[in-house]
Amino acid sequence: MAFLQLPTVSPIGRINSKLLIPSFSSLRTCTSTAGKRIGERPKLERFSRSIPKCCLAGAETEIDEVTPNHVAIIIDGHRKWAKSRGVTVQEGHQTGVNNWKHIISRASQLGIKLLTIWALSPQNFNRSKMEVDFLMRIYEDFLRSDVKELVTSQQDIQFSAIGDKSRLPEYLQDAISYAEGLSQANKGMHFILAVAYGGREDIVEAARKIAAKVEHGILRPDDIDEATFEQHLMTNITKFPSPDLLIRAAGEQRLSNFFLWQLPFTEFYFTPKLFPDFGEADLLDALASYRCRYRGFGERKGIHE
Ligand SMILES: CC(C)=CCC/C(C)=C/CC/C(C)=C/COP(=O)(O)OP(=O)(O)O
Repeated sequence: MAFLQLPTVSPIGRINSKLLIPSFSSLRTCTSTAGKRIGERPKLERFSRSIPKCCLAGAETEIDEVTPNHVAIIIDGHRKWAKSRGVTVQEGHQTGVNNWKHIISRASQLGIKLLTIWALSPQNFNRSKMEVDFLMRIYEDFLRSDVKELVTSQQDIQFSAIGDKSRLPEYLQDAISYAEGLSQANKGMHFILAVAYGGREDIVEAARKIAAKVEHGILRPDDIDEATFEQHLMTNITKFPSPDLLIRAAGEQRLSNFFLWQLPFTEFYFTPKLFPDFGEADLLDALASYRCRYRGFGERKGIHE
């Protein structure tokens, strides 16, 4: 297999005289057995259980350079999980939510800067009221216990929620404000809960806000460009609005009205794992897969920029 040899500079000034990446023609299969890991790299070790061999070949780079800034997760498969175990759907949802804390904490330890979990779409309000109400209650519990613990821990995690909060019951809105307030001064990884969030709704709302500014003479139509539009989306609360990596659980390979503007160059990772079974090891698998991707951004700029 051929390799491209590129001079690299570590953004944090550590190792890296050279970074060897598989040449474009070899990227599809990731099956090369060429090369070995060089030296002791404890950070790389954490990923070694599932890194395709081509990614290990000659990879003289710190893991930080290939850690996505923003990871987004579409949780799915709670019903299937419950059915396969002969337990209630509620138990499926609860088991899924119980996993969030561990995933968030691990993501923070791994150097991810922003983690978004999509917990409810506007369309989901058309599901059974009993199930929706149950979700609202367990999300409230999650915010008042797990998120409280995360944002007051040494990990210093920031918390925000995005979505149409007016559609949420007051007790959940209060719990969101409570958790956001607690984390206000934090500087660690940002955890965003997307709840009652829809991609199309986000875009429509942004267009409405921009139209209002035009109406009031604050903006001229000619001033509207991609940056202006992005500033009016709900993801404007972060400097990493576009996920580098999107994970969807439970085998479905669609967006279901999640981030629509934000994903043009995002890497997708679909896993058959049902979300209640999704844990830290699955997050590592997704990151290992990401590490192997060639990100061209339509310009073939390079990897993982
Ligand atoms: C009862 C109830 C409110 C369940 C919510 C399920 C849940 C936890 C959704 C969170 C993430 C989400 C919107 C996934 C998309 O699947 P989708 O099932 O919304 O979309 P799809 O039909 O395209 O798979």
